[in-house]
This record gives sequence, C-alpha cells and structure tokens, in this order.
Amino acid sequence: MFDKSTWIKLPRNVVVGHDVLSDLGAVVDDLSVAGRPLVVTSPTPNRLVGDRVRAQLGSNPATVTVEKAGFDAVERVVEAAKAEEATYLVGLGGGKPIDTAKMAADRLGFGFVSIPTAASHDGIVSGRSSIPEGDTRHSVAADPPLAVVADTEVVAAAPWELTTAGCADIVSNYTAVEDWKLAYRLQNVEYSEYAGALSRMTAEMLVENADSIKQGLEESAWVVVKALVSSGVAMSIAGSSRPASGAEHLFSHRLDRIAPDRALHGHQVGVGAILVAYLHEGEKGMWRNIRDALAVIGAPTTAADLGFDDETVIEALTTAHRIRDRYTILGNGISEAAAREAATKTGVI
Ligand SMILES: NC(=O)C1=CN([C@@H]2O[C@H](COP(=O)(O)OP(=O)(O)OC[C@H]3O[C@@H](n4cnc5c(N)ncnc54)[C@H](OP(=O)(O)O)[C@@H]3O)[C@@H](O)[C@H]2O)C=CC1
Ligand SMILES: O=C(CO)COP(=O)(O)O
Ligand SMILES: [Zn+2]
Repeated sequence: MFDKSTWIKLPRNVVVGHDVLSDLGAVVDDLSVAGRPLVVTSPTPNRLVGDRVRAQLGSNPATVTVEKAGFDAVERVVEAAKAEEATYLVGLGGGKPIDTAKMAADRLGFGFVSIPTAASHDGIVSGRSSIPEGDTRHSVAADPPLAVVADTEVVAAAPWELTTAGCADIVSNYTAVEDWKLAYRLQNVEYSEYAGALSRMTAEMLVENADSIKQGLEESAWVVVKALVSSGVAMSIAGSSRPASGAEHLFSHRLDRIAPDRALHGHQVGVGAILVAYLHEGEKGMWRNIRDALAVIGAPTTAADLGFDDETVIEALTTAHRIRDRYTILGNGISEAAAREAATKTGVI
C-alpha cells in the first residue's frame, strides 16, 4: 500500500495573466481530463464570468451555485456531479466555491480546475480545503487543483479588500514559519527547510514590495496571485498548512468561532501576525514591519479595523491554542496580562 502522506501534490498547469480565461479550453485540453465538467460557482462570479467559462468548456456544462459554504453545499455538488455524469469539477470564484469544489472533488475522486476571481487567500491554489462545520474552520488535506487559471483582469476588478486580505494571508506566513521552527525545536515536529524558506521568502517579498501593491493595478493582482501560488506550493511540499498557518491562524479561527464572517480570513490573520510577531520577538521585532506593510496595502491593523472590540481580541488570543493540536508560541495558552500587553504595545487594541 502507498503512503500518500509523503507525496508532494502540485497543480500541473498554473496560468496567471491578462485575459487567460480565453486560454481555459486549451488548459483543460492539456490536462487530458476526458468527459464532462460541472461548474461550481457563487452568484457574483457566475454573473461576471460564468458564461465565458462555460463557453470555453463546451457541451453546455451544468452549474451548481453555492451561496453559503458548508457540507450541505459539498453534498449538493457531489449529487449534481453524479446526476450530470460529470467527470471533473471547475471551481469558479472566491474561496467559498473553490473550497466546495475541492472538497467535493476529493469525495468523488475527481480532479478539479480552480478559476479564482478574487485573490483573497492561498486556498485558491492549495491542497487544503476549509469548509466551515460547527466550530471547525481550519483546513484539512484535499488534493490541490489540477490547474489554476487566474485572469488578472478579473482579479484586479474584484473589491480591493479581497486583494488586501490575500496580501495579509501571505504576510502571515512570516509568523507561521516562526511557529513551525519553534515547534520543530521544542516538540520535534517535522520541519521542511525548503517549504519554510519558500514560505518566508514569499512573505518577505510582499512586505518589501508593499508600497507597489495598489488598487486598480492589474500588475498588483498578478504579484498577489503569484505569491498565493508560491504559498500553496510551500504547503504542498510540507504536506500540511504549517508553512502558512501558525498561531496567527489559530487566532483567526478563534475569531471565526466567536463571530463567523465578521471579517475576512486574511484580514484576521494579518492582525494575528502583528500580535504573534510581538510574542515571538518582543518590542524590537518584526511586528512593526508587518504592521506597516499591512497599513500601506490598506489591510486592517487593529481590532477596531476588523470590527471586533478589544475584549474579544484578548479572549481570542488567550484561547486560540485550543483550536487544534498545533504547537505554536501560544504553547498551552498565554495569560490575559501577556495578551493585553502584546495587543496594547502593538496598537491592536
Ligand atoms: N483552503 C484554505 O486554506 C482556506 C479556505 N477558506 C474558505 O474560503 C472562504 C472564504 O473565502 P472568500 O474568497 O473570502 O469567500 P467568497 O468566495 O465568499 O468570496 C468573498 C466575496 O467576494 C465575492 N466575489 C468573489 N469574486 C468576486 C469578484 N471578482 N468581484 C466581485 N465580488 C467577488 C463573493 O461573491 P458571492 O457572495 O456572490 O459569492 C463573496 O461575496 C470560506 O468559505 C473559507 O472556508 C478560507 C481560508 C483558507
Ligand atoms: O489559511 C490557511 C493558510 O493560509 C490554511 O490554514 P489552516 O490549516 O489553519 O486552515
Ligand atoms: Zn490563511
């Protein structure tokens, strides 16, 4: 029997650029996925580019529209795929339809093609699927897309906050890697130098070039999508979300439990990264660079920016370690006083 946990699974074709939606038919032909697609999308992406996508796929493919993320939607896609005798899935939109398609494809044993219309987080390319269920929000392993087709004209026209969320998800790789190295040193957790270095470099490049990432610039959408691809590859090399998810993600998952959908995933992990960088390195550390980069891009840097009150941030930071079995700087939990000091010193509260 194979031990698939040691396999590095990557997308085969990653096509990013202006008007690449027009290449979708050729990209799919190149994959040799014979048969019928089923398009999984959500209302806005479907309205914006659904017809263009279906026209490229031929044979008038059926479409499932997902309004709310959850396993009900995954089940609906699985049933529709069987009824339509589909042989592969196409996820079109933001994280909600793409992760629904990714999870449904995993259940069906199908391949899927990811067509992001927003650069909101690295799930649009990764081998991780995050479907909200009860209190659980963190990702689980699922095969990555066979291909990613990201049209930068479409992504650049999406609401700017989705792009700033994607930037913040990348910036948070900095603290994720610090946490991963800490877990390696203290808990003998398996660490990949390649995945760690790739993830950290991706975060550093974004922090260093933050002032060139601007609303309305297609070039900026291109930079962010490439960084999300790089982060997804780091997770594929690691075989886990460790390179891109540390304590700042635990903090965000905790906020999601307290108030689902109040703020975007990337924005929450960005603020989490400011706090966690402070916890790692103290006052003189990287937290200022992280905060400044987020501020330049226009991503939230405070509890108020996220729409949370100060006490909720303290509660999330002091209870985040309970989210999952993943060792981070939060260890077995930090005290309320330590959380308050980090949040106050960094200006998060
Ligand atoms: N795999 C992973 O690692 C991760 C996965 N996730 C998952 O991703 C989801 C969140 O991702 P997110 O992208 O924010 O969610 P959505 O797919 O819900 O997209 C966010 C919003 O943007 C809209 N939208 C998408 N593209 C465009 C566009 N081009 N122009 C205008 N509006 C657009 C959507 O419209 P509409 O309302 O019509 O859909 C939606 O209102 C969650 O379901 C979460 O579970 C989150 C983090 C990590
Ligand atoms: O969002 C992710 C990486 O950016 C995935 O992380 P989780 O495994 O914590 O959900
Ligand atoms: Zn993330």
